[in-house]
Amino acid sequence: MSDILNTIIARKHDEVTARRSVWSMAELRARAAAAPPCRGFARALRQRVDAGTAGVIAEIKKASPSKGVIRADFHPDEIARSYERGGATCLSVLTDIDFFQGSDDYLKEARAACALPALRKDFLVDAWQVYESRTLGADCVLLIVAALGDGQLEEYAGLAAELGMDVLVEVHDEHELQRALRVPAPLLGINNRSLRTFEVSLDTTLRLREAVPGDRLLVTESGIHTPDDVRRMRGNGVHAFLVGEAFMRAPDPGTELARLFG
Ligand SMILES: O=P(O)(O)OC[C@@H](O)[C@@H](O)c1c[nH]c2ccccc12
Repeated sequence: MSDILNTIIARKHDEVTARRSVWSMAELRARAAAAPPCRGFARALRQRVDAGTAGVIAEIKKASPSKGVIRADFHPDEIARSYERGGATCLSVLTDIDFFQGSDDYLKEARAACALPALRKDFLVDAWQVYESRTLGADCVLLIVAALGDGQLEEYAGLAAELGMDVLVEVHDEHELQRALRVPAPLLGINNRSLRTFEVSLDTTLRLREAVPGDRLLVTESGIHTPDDVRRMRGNGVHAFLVGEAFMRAPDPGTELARLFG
């Protein structure tokens, strides 16, 4: 298999192996316990939804495998403050180095610059990374169903909960959705971008949403660019949005957020 997700996961295993040798599990646990308290990621989204407005998870992403460098002038702290001013509910910060030019420091800087809860956007393939995410201050971690077995999904979701974090469980198709629904977590993400072909279609969300139970908070991910996209998703019962590129290409990301969702 040669698609991008498999390439990333193979590389991620090597990265984690290297990182694990730096701290023992005991040290990592102690650092996780000493991290700043969680800010309530799912709670913030739920409040927006209950108030009748869209939740917006605003992404801080310098580059991606499909688009190359998206934002050259990249200052995570400034972007985070701009997002907060623009009305974001939460942040999503890419920490993957090799494929997204992200950094653990970007997550720390962005979160420290504002009061918003933050998602660590990375590829979790090892329980070690769940603890590590909390040491970085993450309030939520991403679980990509396509990258994980059922046992891993359950284990990482349980660990995240123990540490006080939420999980965003991400799916691309019907089969993954059925697997995701076995995880008792409130946040369900439907990614409109295939991690295998990079193709983006908002129809993915519209096709799968019927099968999402009413008690889940439905997050549409990727490919949202216009107020029309937002209206179309809202009209179909979508609760929240994960948006990166459209904001990252704008001179002031938060102003663009307010324009799309205002
Ligand atoms: O930049 P976009 O098209 O607005 O997409 C944001 C986000 O959905 C995308 O970055 C993403 C969704 N799931 C992921 C998993 C890994 C890396 C990146 C992603």
